[in-house]
Amino acid sequence: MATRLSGPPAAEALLAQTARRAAALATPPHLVIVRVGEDPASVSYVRGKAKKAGEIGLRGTVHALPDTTPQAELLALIAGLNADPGVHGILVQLPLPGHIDPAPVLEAIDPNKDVDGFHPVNVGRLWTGQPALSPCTPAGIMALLAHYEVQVAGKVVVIVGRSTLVGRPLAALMLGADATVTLAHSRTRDLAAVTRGADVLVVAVGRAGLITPDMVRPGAVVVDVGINRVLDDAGKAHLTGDVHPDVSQVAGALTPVPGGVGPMTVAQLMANTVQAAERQADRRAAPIPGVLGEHAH
Ligand SMILES: Nc1nc(=O)c2c([nH]1)NC[C@@H]1CN(c3ccc(C(=O)N[C@@H](CCC(=O)O)C(=O)O)cc3)C=[N+]21
Repeated sequence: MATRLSGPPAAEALLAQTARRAAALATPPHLVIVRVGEDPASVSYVRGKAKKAGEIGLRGTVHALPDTTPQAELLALIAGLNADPGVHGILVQLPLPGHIDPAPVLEAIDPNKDVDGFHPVNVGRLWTGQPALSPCTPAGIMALLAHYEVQVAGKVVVIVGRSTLVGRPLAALMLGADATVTLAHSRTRDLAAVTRGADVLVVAVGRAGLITPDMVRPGAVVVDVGINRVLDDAGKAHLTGDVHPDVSQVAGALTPVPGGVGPMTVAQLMANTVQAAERQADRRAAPIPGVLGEHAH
């Protein structure tokens, strides 16, 4: 049976360290979460994030807007949050309603307050190895592996799923940690042959049971990022990952769903908020005019 790489103990360790950093700042880091509409999963995630912020000594504020909010109104709210020195981190919960184009919204966020790491400036910094706010799920995966002392340097890491939220930024972080990285996806020829080459296999597709035991090298470390709501035989809804349960017979270590990557995502958001607040405090103490990282306005 595979070792269970449980999220909550690793998340607690990251949260404790983050709380200590927050306490060292003159003012509590302030995270503002913007939610548009009433998607039930988003309502629940946003509530969880704001609650966690309060628990570790951060300020968490939620702006809940109606799902009819015009894009221009959302952009105006973001402009105000960018200009407010009392706000250190801004997160616009995804997905947005269909009438709002996410790209200009994410580009409107001050990169220094972009705790999701989705702004193109942070994406570019990440891929060029400069200090950046990195997306929470990929950064949380790196923290989870570090917590359980899983080395990635020199290893073959196969990531299934090329999303801008998980697969691509995780590839950048893994490269930065000296892994040999393969990004596989729905068009990959003979996916099983590719995944069987992995020392560390990360799956972020959103399809329950996609990864079966025959696709995993015995002893491999498997990270399951999928969160799928499925009905069991009794008709009861529950969460399951992208990795078939039988993979635990083959893998050396495996992250559960729920209770694996999810809690790390939330903990990493808190760490990113503190990182943003620290950098903003430093810059106010010693501003470097004209350097990217100064306020753009
Ligand atoms: N701007 C933005 N940034 C995000 O980081 C973002 C987002 N939008 N939209 C949605 C996805 C999804 N996401 C999760 C966070 C925590 C859990 C989590 O804590 N999951 C628990 C279970 C949660 C449950 O029971 O539903 C677990 O896996 O154990 C899951 C998913 C962040 N996302």
